Amino acid sequence: MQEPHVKNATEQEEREYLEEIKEQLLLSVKRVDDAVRQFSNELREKKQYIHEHQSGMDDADMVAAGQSINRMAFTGDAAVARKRKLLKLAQSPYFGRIDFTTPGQQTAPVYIGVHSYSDERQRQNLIYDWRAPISSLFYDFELGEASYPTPSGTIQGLIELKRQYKIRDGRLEFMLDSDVNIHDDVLQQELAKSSDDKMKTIVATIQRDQNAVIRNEEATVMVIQGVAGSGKTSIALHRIAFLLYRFRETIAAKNILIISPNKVFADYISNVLPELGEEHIPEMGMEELAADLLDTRFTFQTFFEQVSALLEAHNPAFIERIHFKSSFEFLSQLNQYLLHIENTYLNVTELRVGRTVVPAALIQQKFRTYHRVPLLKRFGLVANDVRAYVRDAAGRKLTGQDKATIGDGISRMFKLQNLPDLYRDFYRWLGRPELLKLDHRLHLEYADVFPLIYLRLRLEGITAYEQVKHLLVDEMQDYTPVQYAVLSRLFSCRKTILGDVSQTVNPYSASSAETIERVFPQADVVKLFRSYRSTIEITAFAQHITPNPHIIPLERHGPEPELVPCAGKNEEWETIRQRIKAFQGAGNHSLGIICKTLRQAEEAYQVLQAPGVHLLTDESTSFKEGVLITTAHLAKGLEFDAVIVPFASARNYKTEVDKGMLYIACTRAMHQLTLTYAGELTAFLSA
Ligand SMILES: Nc1ncnc2c1ncn2[C@@H]1O[C@H](COP(=O)(O)OP(=O)(O)OP(=O)(O)O)[C@@H](O)[C@H]1O
Repeated sequence: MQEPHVKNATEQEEREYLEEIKEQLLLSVKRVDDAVRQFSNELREKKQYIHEHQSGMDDADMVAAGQSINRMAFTGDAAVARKRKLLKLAQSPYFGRIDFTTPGQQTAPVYIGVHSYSDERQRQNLIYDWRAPISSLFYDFELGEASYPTPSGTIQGLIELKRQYKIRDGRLEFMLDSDVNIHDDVLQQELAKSSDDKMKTIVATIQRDQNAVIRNEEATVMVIQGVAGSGKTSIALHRIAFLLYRFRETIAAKNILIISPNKVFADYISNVLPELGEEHIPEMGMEELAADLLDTRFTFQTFFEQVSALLEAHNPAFIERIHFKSSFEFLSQLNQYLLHIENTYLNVTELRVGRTVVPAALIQQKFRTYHRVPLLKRFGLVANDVRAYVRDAAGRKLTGQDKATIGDGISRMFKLQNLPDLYRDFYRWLGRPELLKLDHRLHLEYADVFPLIYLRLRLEGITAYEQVKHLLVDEMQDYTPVQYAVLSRLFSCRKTILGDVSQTVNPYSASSAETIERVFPQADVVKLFRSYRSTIEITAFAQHITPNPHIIPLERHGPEPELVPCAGKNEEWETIRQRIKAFQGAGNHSLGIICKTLRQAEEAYQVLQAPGVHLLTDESTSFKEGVLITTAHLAKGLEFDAVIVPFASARNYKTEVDKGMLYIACTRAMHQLTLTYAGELTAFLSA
C-alpha cells in the first residue's frame, strides 16, 4: 500500500505554501479595502441625502437614518479591525502546525496562528486561532495519542506531525519538527532576546502548565502563586484573551477590569491584548478604586507613600498599626464589631410627634422588616414608614418640622450614625484606640483606607462596577484580607488573582495564596515554579536573598552577577556611568538602575543625567526604553535586559522591608545583573 501523501511535508513545500497563504491574505485585504471604500461612499451618500431631505423628514425618519448611519459606521469599524488582523497575519500567519488524525478521517494539517483565517469561497479554515479548541493539542501534547475538549465532548486521535515555525516579516526563518519536548529550542530563542518596551505575547511558546491556567473555564476564582518570572502576568493576560474568545457572546473587553499596581505597569502590559486582537481592557489602581469608594471628606496616604515611610524610618508603632490591620483576625474583628453594633446600638423607644405617639413596638417591627437592608440605610426607610403612620393616625398632612422630628428621632435611636465615628468606636470597642491615627482633617493612613471602605460597604451598601464580569488582580501579595473582602463584595464576578509572596514590598501587610484562599474558599490555587525571565546565574544569585527551594530556572546561561565594591559614593557613580556607556554601545534595549528609595533614585538621576536616561517615579505614567532609574517598588512587574542595583551596602539594605526590595530589584534582570556598594556589603548577600 502506498503511504498517504503528507501535505506540505518538506521545507520547500512549506515555503511555497507560505507564499500561497500570504497571497490569499493580501487578496482578502484588498477585498476589505474595496468593501470599506464602498461603505464610505454609501455613508457619504446617505449623509448627503439626509442633508438634502432634512426638511421633509419627520422624527422617526431621522432616527431611522441615524441608526442606519451608525450601523454603517460600525460595519466600517469592523472592516478596519479585520484588515488590521489580516495585515498582521500576512507578517506571520502561523507559528505551529499539527497533523491530527481521528478514526475514520483523513489527516489534515492544522495551522495555528494569532488569529484565525478562512478561505472565504471554499469556507475552509486555513489558520486556526490559538484559542480554538483544537489548538490546545499544540500546547498539551507531543506526537502520538492526544485529545482535546470541545463544547460537545472530547475528541480523541493521533498527532502524526508537530511543527513550529518562526515567520517574521512574511519570511520563514526556521521550522522545527518535534519529537520530544519541542518547545525548548524555540522558547530558548525567545527568552534570549532583548527586552521590549512593552510586554510581549507568548502564544507560540505557551507551556503546558501555563496552558492549563489560560484555558481553565470553570474556576470562579483562580489564584496563581508563581515565582518571579514564571509568566504570571503573561498568563493572566492570555487567559483574558482566551475567555474573551471562548465566551464572546457574553463577555466583551469592557466587562473586564484589571486592578494594577501602578500606571507604568498598566502601560507596560497594555500592548498584550491588542496584540492578540482584543480591545484595550479597562484598568484601575487600588487607590483609584479607594478614591471612588471613600466618602469625599477623606483624603488618604497612598500605598507608595506608606512603603516609602517604612523604608525611610523605623517606626514600631506605625508598623504595628499596619501589621494589625493586615491580619485575617482584623477582618474577623470588623465583622464581629458589625454584629455587635447591630445587636446593641439600636435603642428603640416610642416617638412623639405632636399629639401622636408612635409605639416602640411598631418601630421595632419596622426595623425588623428591613433587616436585610444595610444598617445605616434602614433609618430612612423606617422614618418614611413612621411618617406614613403619623399622617394616618393624625389624619393630616405632615409639616416639614414633623418630618424632620421623625427623621431625627429615628436616627437618634442608633448610637452612632457617622462612619468616621463608627470607625473610631471600633478601636475603642477593641480596647486599642491607639491603633487609629485620625484627626479632624480626616487624612487616613493607607492601612485604614480599606477597613473604612469595608465598613461603608457593609453599613451603607455600595453598588458599583456591575458591568464587570471578570476581575484580574495582579500583585496579590500586596493586598490585605480586608482589601480582598472589599473586592469580593464589590465584584461578585469571576476572578483571576496572581502574585508572589516573595515579592512583597511591605512584609507587614503581605498576603500569601493561603490567606487569599481563606477569603475565597472556593478558589482554584495554581502554583508555578518554572522561572523564564532570568538566566540561571541571576536566579541562583537572587536565591541568596530569599531562598525558594522549589524554583526551577530555565536552562539559560549568561554572565555571573557582579558585585562591585567601591571606595565611596563617587566611585559608585563612576562605575555606574561606565556601565551606562557600555550599555548604550551594545544592542540592548533596557537598563534598569533600581534603587531602594525614591530619594536615592532622584539623587541618581541628578548625578547620572544624560541623553536617554529617564527617571520613573510614582507619578509616571509610561514605561520607556533606554536607561531607567527607579525604585524596586515601582519596578515590580517590569523587566530589563540589564539591571544595576546601587548602594547594596549593609547600611542601606538591613531591614525586612529592604530585603524584599533587594529581591525584587535583582529579579527584574533578564541577562545581566550588577550591584555596587561602598563600605560593607549587605548581609543579605554576604552570607
Ligand atoms: N511560555 C513562555 N514563552 C516565552 N516567554 C515566556 C513564557 N512564559 C513567560 N515568559 C517570559 O518570562 C518573562 C516573565 O514573565 P511575566 O512578567 O509574565 O512573569 P511574572 O511571573 O508576572 O513575573 P514577576 O512576578 O517577576 O513580575 C517575560 O519576559 C515573559 O515573556
